[in-house]
Amino acid sequence: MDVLKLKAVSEENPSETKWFHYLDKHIPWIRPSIPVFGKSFLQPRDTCYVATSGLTELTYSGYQPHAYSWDDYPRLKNMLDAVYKALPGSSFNSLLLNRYNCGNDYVGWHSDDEKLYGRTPEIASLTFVLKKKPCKKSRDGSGEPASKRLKKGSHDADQHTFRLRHGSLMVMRGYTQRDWIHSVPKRAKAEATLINLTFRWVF
Ligand SMILES: O=C(O)CCC(=O)C(=O)O
Ligand SMILES: [Fe+2]
Repeated sequence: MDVLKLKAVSEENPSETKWFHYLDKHIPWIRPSIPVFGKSFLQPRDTCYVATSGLTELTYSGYQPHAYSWDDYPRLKNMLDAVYKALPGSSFNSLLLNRYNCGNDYVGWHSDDEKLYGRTPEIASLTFVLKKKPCKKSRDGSGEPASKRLKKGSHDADQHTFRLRHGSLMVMRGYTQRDWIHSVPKRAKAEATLINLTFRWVF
């Protein structure tokens, strides 16, 4: 597994809290319906997609998000610059944003192995976590069963857990998407909102 974890995009960066509020307030978050076996389910998190114009369109889980322009949200370019500073030599032309409200939101086990990302995608994941408002208590904070937490194509429950802290940057590289699956589980008793930005290169 080729995963790099950096503590923060920049140490003690006061802009991170401002960035959280900017993202929370100004990004046009939507919670799309995802078709599963002919039925439609509400995606268990808010999402938004930003991409350079002219790229291959992204489709995941049968859903094609509208691609907003970087120019619509100039502060996203500041965040991208902070990522470039932490990862010299990287290039990203698209950004998938996810917002997990309270403890019930999650992303299930998957890998980002869509063809448009190429064979060995580099994905930089920047996280902001802040207490926003009290949340309703979750009845089911259990997440998914351990049986699903498996390395792809293996019966070996080899699992690594990374805590996504406010301002932390995690990078998945090499064959991580081919060989591993990842998720953001439900967070029992979570009172914080988690906003995650994944910067990606689309070929
Ligand atoms: O929000 C995250 O940290 C990860 C989201 C994710 O894995 C995805 O959107 O592919
Ligand atoms: Fe992912």
